[in-house]
Amino acid sequence: MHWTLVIPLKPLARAKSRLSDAASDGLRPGLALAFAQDTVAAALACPAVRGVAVVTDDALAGRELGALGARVVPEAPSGGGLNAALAHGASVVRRARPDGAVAALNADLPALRPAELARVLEAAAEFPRSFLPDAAGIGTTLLAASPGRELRPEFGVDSRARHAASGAVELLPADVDSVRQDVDTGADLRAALSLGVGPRTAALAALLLPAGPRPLRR
Ligand SMILES: Nc1nc2c(ncn2[C@@H]2O[C@H](COP(=O)(O)OP(=O)(O)OP(=O)(O)O)[C@@H](O)[C@H]2O)c(=O)[nH]1
Ligand SMILES: C=C(OP(=O)(O)O)C(=O)O
Repeated sequence: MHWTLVIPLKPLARAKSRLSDAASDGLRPGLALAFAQDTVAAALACPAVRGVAVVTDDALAGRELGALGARVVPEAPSGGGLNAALAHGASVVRRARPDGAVAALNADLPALRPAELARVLEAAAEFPRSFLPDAAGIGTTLLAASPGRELRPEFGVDSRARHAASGAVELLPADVDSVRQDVDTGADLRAALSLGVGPRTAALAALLLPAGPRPLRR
């Protein structure tokens, strides 16, 4: 099964506020963009991924992620926040391909590895709706809807429990740490660096963290 991913990204100037313990106001927009670039590049390199749609109104992010090969979808005129943006992105994707499989993926997965994403999507293909919990075990990094199923995103605080309560099946395939490691705090960034991040995040992290850069993702 081939998937179209929907990746939400709020305006960079407001992104990653919880990273203030590790990065100043001036650096966070660039880091948020680097996370999104490494996430999108890895997603597009996954053989199970047919395409990536990024839902954003941020002009710079739209240009940069479009240059990587993502389709850029503006926010719905009515706004409505993260879940509205995901539902809107999924409906735009389904308009082009009504019978396609769709999955929402966080934009803050700088360690994402294509082969690990492929394992998650292979597991997701077995169920109508399914999700992958984040590394902290509280949130969600991926929510998948097989052909003919609505995405029904419920991201946000405690989204693992809310996605489970909505009837989505929790996926826990082995060896998919890079798909679960979202980065909200400085501790998350260090965990991602130890998994090995993509090149844009590695370059910026080298400026930020006194311990210096870890090896790039292989
Ligand atoms: N398109 C779109 N994406 C959003 C919106 N709100 C949040 N996101 C994205 O959804 C993901 C999770 O969002 P949050 O946890 O709220 O924000 P964050 O920037 O990751 O981190 P914090 O500022 O620390 O909360 C990130 O990729 C955000 O950029 C929205 O209204 N529209
Ligand atoms: C929105 C979510 O992610 P974050 O950890 O970025 O808040 C979530 O887990 O549902």
